[in-house]
Amino acid sequence: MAEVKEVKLYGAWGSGYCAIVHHALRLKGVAYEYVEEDLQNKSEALLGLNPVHKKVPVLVLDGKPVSESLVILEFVEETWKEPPLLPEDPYKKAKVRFFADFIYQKIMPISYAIILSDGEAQVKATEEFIEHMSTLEKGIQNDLPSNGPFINGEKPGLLDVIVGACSAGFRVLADLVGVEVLDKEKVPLLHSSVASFIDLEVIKDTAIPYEKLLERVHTMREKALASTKS
Ligand SMILES: N[C@@H](CCC(=O)N[C@@H](CS)C(=O)NCC(=O)O)C(=O)O
Repeated sequence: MAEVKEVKLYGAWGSGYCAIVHHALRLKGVAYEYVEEDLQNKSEALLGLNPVHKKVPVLVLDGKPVSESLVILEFVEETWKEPPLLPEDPYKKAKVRFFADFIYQKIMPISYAIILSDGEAQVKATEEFIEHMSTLEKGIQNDLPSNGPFINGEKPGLLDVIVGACSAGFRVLADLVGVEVLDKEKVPLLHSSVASFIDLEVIKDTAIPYEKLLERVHTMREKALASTKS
């Protein structure tokens, strides 16, 4: 691909998927313009750039869009090589992709279930979430051994970018259910990855603000619960 001149990211501040892309671009030192979308009133530009899913994030390279955060991450990794976010070894690379997919398929959807439910259903969803976090920790420890502080080793890699972007989300979930979902004792490597990631100066102003997210989640939750009761 020819050298990219203009990079634009269409996103929304509370979206973990968008934070993932922000953080990857920041780590690679890519200069880009950010466009905040109102997801209740999507712009014509966004609908034109992502006509299939009509979702953020969308990364636009000299007018050409790439959608879906994991696809965008792979694109960013191949376009801007340094610092690498994926290991060189093909087997390890496959494992990183496997665990990234596990987070997307198993962990992320349950966080919405926790937020939007109550009582017994919420307890069950929380237990499932914690079990998946533990499975993830064990799998990573086994297949991608690291001395930390990141899953990727001394420097953050793709899995650190993904769990790091969920930092505020983990705190909000813990607040909602009164259970630490990122327990230092139970998931030490995930805990260390997130704690080290949010300490990186380069991602500080693109991290999701916890207080604002907490407020947003309470509003979403109240609406969802009111509609199931009415
Ligand atoms: N699989 C997509 C998910 C993106 C996604 O769900 N984006 C949400 C914001 S967190 C969105 O744009 N929602 C608007 C809508 O569903 O209409 C990805 O990984 O990029």
